Amino acid sequence: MTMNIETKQQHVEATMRLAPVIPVVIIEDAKHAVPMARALVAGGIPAIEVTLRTPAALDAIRAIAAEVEGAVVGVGTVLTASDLQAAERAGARFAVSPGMSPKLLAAADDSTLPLLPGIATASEAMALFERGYRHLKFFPAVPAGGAKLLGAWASPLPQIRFCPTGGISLATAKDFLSLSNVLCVGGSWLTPGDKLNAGDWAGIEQLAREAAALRA
Ligand SMILES: O=C(O)C(=O)C[C@H](O)[C@H](O)COP(=O)(O)O
Repeated sequence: MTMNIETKQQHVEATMRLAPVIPVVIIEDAKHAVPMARALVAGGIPAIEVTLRTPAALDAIRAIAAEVEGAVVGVGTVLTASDLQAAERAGARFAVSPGMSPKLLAAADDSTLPLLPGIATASEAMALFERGYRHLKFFPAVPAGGAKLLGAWASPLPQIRFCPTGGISLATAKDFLSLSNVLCVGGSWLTPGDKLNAGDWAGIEQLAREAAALRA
């Protein structure tokens, strides 16, 4: 069953509005997934992007989708049509890609999984706007031009809302969140590898709490 782009974009918008930050997670051990997601949800961060950068990622998505009440689990680092299909079968509720390609966009058209595609130029944003996308990831946010570049798009591209990701920290998130065309930011700082490996779920909950408080 397919779903039209407007409906899928509404889902993306709702997900982006759940909290000021979407944590970008690299998970090495699927056993960490459930306690990590519970800590994030307890700290006020429900939407979680599990990147397909490790073999454990799909098992992690399956576990969070099945066991963590209040979590909205998504898939990140989606590069191909088969990534999208595998993540949808695993129970992902949204998908994020670092960029866009014709094949991936065609697969997204055929999928019910809402896609938040990445862009780094106004031309890419316009190409996706033509296809009905109104919510985009700005990647890699800091190296590509940061809040200054994104702010410069607010006037000529007023219909588009962004989730900047890449190089953002707790300290710099506010520079982006204060822009009129930003709904949330993405970042890996909430789930550092040392805390995951140590099982420091209280520490992750604290990082989530600080991130959730960014929207005053
Ligand atoms: O996996 C993806 O789909 C990506 O596009 C890359 C991530 O968004 C960045 O790796 C964020 O990581 P930090 O810069 O450490 O916050």
